[in-house]
Amino acid sequence: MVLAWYMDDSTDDQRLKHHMTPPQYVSLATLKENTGVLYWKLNPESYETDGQLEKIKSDRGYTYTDVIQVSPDKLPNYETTIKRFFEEHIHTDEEIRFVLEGSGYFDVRDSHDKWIRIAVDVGDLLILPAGIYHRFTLDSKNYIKAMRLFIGEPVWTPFNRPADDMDARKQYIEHQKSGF
Ligand SMILES: CSCCC(=O)/C(O)=C/O
Ligand SMILES: [Fe+2]
Repeated sequence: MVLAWYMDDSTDDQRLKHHMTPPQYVSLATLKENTGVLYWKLNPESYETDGQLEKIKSDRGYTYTDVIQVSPDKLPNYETTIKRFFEEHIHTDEEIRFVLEGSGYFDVRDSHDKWIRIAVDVGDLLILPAGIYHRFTLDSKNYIKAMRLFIGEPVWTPFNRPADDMDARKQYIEHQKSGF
């Protein structure tokens, strides 16, 4: 099962766990209620044929898929790109990632602007809502392969914080206030 927890304030290596002392875990239900993040666990052996991924795609209108590999030797412009992933940003659309191999951390801001770290592993499908402040880092294993999904032609543009005046951010805050 995916694990999520509040992060400490340490500036140590971003690939470390950064637990609070003692650790303060966040349940999937709280994650959804507080941030709107959605999560599914799919079977990595059978997702191509068991219909689970197809159902999520058709329910949510995802028409585009591709695969990204993030590691020092697989990703072009690795140093620049990994730095960009870890800058706090929003997108104007959902960020949908299904982990095929490896692992990593998605960090999202909660309603009090605190970082929650979400540890993703093989079979995890995560949806970050449009307008949520977030960032991504590899963990100490330094490798992830993930499917990216999108409705229509993909737009990956990150808008770094501050992006509070953007419609996507304002709409996200409205959803958070009225309840996800
Ligand atoms: C595991 S996919 C790499 C991270 C990414 O695509 C992204 O947009 C982070 O915000
Ligand atoms: Fe992103």
